[in-house]
Amino acid sequence: MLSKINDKNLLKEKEILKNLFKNISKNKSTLFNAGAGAGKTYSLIECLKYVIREEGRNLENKNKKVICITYTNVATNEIKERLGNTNLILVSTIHERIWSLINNKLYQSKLVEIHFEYTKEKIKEENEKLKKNKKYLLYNKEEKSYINEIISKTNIKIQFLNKDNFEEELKKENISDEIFFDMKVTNFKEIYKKLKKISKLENCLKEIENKKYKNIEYTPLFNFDVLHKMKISHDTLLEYGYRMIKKFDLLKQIIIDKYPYIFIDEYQDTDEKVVKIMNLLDEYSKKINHKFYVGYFGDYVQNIYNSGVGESIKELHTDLDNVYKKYNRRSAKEIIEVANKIKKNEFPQESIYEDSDGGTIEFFSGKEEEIKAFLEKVEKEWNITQDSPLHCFILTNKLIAEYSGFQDIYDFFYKSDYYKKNYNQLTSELFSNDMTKLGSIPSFFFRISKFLNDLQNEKTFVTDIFSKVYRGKNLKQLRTLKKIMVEIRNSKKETLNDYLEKIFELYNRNEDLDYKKIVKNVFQIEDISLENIKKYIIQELFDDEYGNNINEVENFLKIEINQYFNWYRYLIEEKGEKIYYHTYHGTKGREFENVVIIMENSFGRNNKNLFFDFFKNYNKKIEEKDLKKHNEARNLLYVSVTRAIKNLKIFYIDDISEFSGNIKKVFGDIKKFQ
Ligand SMILES: Nc1ncnc2c1ncn2[C@@H]1O[C@H](COP(=O)(O)OP(=O)(O)OP(=O)(O)O)[C@@H](O)[C@H]1O
Repeated sequence: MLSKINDKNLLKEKEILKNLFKNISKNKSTLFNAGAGAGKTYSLIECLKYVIREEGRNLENKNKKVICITYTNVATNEIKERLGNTNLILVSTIHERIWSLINNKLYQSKLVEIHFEYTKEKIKEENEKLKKNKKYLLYNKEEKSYINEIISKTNIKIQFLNKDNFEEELKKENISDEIFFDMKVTNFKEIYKKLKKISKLENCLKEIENKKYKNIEYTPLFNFDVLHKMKISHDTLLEYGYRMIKKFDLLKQIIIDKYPYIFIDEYQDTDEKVVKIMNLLDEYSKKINHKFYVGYFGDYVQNIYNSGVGESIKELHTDLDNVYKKYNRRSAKEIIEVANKIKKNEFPQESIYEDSDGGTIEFFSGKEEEIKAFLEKVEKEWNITQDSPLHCFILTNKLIAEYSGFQDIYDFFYKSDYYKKNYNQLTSELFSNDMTKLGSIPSFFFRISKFLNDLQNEKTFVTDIFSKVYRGKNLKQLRTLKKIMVEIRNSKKETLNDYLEKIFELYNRNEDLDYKKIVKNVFQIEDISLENIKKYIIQELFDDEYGNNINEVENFLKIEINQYFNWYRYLIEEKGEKIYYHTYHGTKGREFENVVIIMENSFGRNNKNLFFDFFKNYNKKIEEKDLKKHNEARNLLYVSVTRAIKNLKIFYIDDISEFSGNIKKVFGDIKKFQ
């Protein structure tokens, strides 16, 4: 199966590649759209090789580079592996690249100008919000200005405020006025937070004017800006990048001159600001008659993140040449047929192979409590081994955590205020195999779990923990360090909390600088102590009072250590398992021989009936207002089904009676699991 390519198809495939090459040589920016498994990543690498072949020497002589933007680690690694060592191609994520484009000596002061404008806009926005705040409206004009003034001068730690210590804490700050005592503590906190924010932002503007603040810092590990401290995170970085490039023609010129070729993989999930930036560069290059090329590679049906441009790319970057490929190089015919039915004949795919049949696809209807038994049966039927593992896709994070053995860790994050509000972020921030996408507290615990996991393992222990401090050290120093590490390892604690106590006990007892350096590197917080870790968690994950949430945080730290190890192994996808569990989103860009997809009506609490509605309306014309949700279900379904090379089973764990006719149309017979 999948070994004999049809000659005619091969010729046509070569033709498509030639078209892509032709556009590169003519500097004609291109949109290469093709279905799953068509070989887009493969073609992108061929295009990069083409540039190296045809233009490499020339570019090198003039110290120019090619930019290649990828979305996942999988693609980055594949590109680096297949291209080998070359300094000519800069492979990175879009954020890294945009930052390097705008963060140079020449433009730091301009970046601060942009920050100044943006911060002013934020202050205006915050003031507007405050004007509409019901609690704030309770006060008259004089009272408001008084509140404003007092609050901007105080520095109360509001997370520790509650109704019992309210008056006392205010008095400590020299606030002895009735207005404040009359306020409910929760109202006070809300207004305080908002006013404090505005006051900090205003202060930041002053410091910029006084030339005290001169630099913007990009903090990729955090998901939020700290504008008043001149720190920006992902989204704002793209916004600043767009504003800078729009405003300064010289910057456009420098970029197109230094980087005449830009390739973007998985364009569909790229932020629209990025496409707008590329469009600005492309238009400008035409205006000044300068050679420049952007190539977008992707598939709008695989747009699975709301932040991605998807189909609207054509409106954002108008003058693109479209190249399309209909062949599939990945999957058996049976899988391709189902995938075509899911995307419904919008450019249906066909296999490039003559011997493409021999795959299996089956649909089962069952119940959640039967998942385990179902997987056991599939394991036997497909002769699953560590070398030929089963990949099981699951929609709910809860089930993934349960099957992978870290349910209590998941539960804690799920119930935290931050993830209650930002539920959609939980999937990438707690489950992502790409560590750069982890949230701030998850990545904090990832580092601790990695440290303890490495410590258990002789091999990684030496390479990962020791190698950083090995160089230039004498044996005596190393022996002391090793003794401390072995003491932690041999203490064999049951919970993370116990390990933390041990680590800190040694930290405070020992003068060993290397050990301190390692611990600081793992924890990366000021004043390392158990108490400060708790405060850090509360500050990042909970809105309210310290006292209210301390129990949850303490219980979280007391979860048995094995759950932390299980979570860590899940994230790094440690080899040697027979079954791997993935979120649907996490499978993007990948391919597996054996796939089971556990499917159900809803996707988390924000996407009720996502698949129920999709299948129920599968054959109907979708109304404009429902199109976004319908396409979201379609795209997610399409991405997951098309990961399978040969064997695929769907296990649907909700009642399908209302749409079983449509299921049959897509997947064929419905089998009952028993
Ligand atoms: N010209 C080619 N010669 C040999 N193998 C190829 C070629 N093109 C693609 N392949 C192989 O086909 C498979 C699918 O290719 P690739 O992963 O590039 O597809 P894709 O279009 O990026 O898929 P997706 O959109 O699903 O991520 C891979 O195993 C790849 O190595």
